[in-house]
Amino acid sequence: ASEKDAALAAVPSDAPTIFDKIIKKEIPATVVYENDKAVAFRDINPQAPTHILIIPKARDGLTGLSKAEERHVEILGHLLYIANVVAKQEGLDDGYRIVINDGPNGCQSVYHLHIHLLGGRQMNWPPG
Ligand SMILES: CCNS(=O)(=O)OC[C@H]1O[C@@H](n2cnc3c(N)ncnc32)[C@H](O)[C@@H]1O
Repeated sequence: ASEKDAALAAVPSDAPTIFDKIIKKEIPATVVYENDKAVAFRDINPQAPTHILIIPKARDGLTGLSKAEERHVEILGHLLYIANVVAKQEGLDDGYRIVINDGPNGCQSVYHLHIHLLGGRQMNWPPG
């Protein structure tokens, strides 16, 4: 099934996700950046030559952007800054796309907030 099918089948929940296993290094991932608060790794199903996910290590209720509360302001800003750092690290000098998918209409399939960094090709607009 396509990732979109997985997304439409996904039920928003607070259950652990596969990203917890990546954070705990229980399953392999190609990590391109990591610090005490965040980790960035290559998407398993890349939609562009560069497709990286930036996620918080501590989920703290942040299953998706729609669940953000005041206490999340700092980590949200930090993740966005890391996306900029990783984009430079990846040499995306001609630009890139930042995406956060939230909930069923946003095709979210993993309920652990994550920022998509897509680059290396001309992106289109409007997004689908
Ligand atoms: C439809 C978008 N749905 S999403 O916006 O929720 O994005 C989830 C992303 O996680 C990626 N993904 C799922 N499992 C792994 C994994 N084990 N390692 C790396 N990336 C993964 C999917 O390819 C997908 O792009």
